[in-house]
Amino acid sequence: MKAEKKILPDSASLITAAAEHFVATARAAIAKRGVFYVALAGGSTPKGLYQKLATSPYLEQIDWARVHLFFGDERCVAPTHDDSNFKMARTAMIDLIPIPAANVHRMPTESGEPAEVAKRYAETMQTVMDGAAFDLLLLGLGPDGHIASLFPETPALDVTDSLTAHLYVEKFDSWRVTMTYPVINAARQVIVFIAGEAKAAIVNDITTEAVTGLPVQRLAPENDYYWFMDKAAAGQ
Ligand SMILES: O=C1O[C@H](COP(=O)(O)O)[C@@H](O)[C@H](O)[C@H]1O
Repeated sequence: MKAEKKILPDSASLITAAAEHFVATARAAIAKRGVFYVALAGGSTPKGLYQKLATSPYLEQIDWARVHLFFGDERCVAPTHDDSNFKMARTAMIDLIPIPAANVHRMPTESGEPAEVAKRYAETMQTVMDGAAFDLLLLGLGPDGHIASLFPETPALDVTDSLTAHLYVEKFDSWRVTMTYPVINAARQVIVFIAGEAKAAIVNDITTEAVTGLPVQRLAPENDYYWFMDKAAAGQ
């Protein structure tokens, strides 16, 4: 399925559009099913969106007690480490919104080896969601075409029998845990959130198909699929 592209003039309007979209998606899910399951992206790009969601008028429009926050991927560091995706989201948003602590499901990176972290997180997803699909799964896009921590030429790309996978990323000399394609593709809505000039080259390579087979190109969402971009990332 091809993504519907939403291209906003600049970073501020991208963040506003994405925040409005997030709120509308959360409200619709809660109205229909009484709960909003969302998986957050890490890295630096979504930070402005998370900060926005923690402010008026977005903050008050969501019944946060009915929201369950998960993470699409995590770096295998302590939750207080500057590289932690959880720490980024916590400082930008989680500490500032009235969400019950029990509804914040971070990857338990302190609980052991990466394989154990991945296994435990899959168990948490199963226990909390009981097979339901994510209402919204947010992804970033790396300059090498990775999404979540599905990096090019890693075995995690081929994992289809588990909700999560662990992998070693050579270029960062670090271990990661990631949700797998079956989870991502089954989400009711997938958004790839892309901002800034630094992403223009990879976006161009993907849209012109100058390269093929990158992790982002292997996505096959079964439901709604959007790319939210600013003009700088879109190369306009
Ligand atoms: O390593 C990661 O990279 C991607 C993209 O990050 P960005 O800083 O370029 O926005 C991110 O989506 C992922 O969660 C993160 O762990």
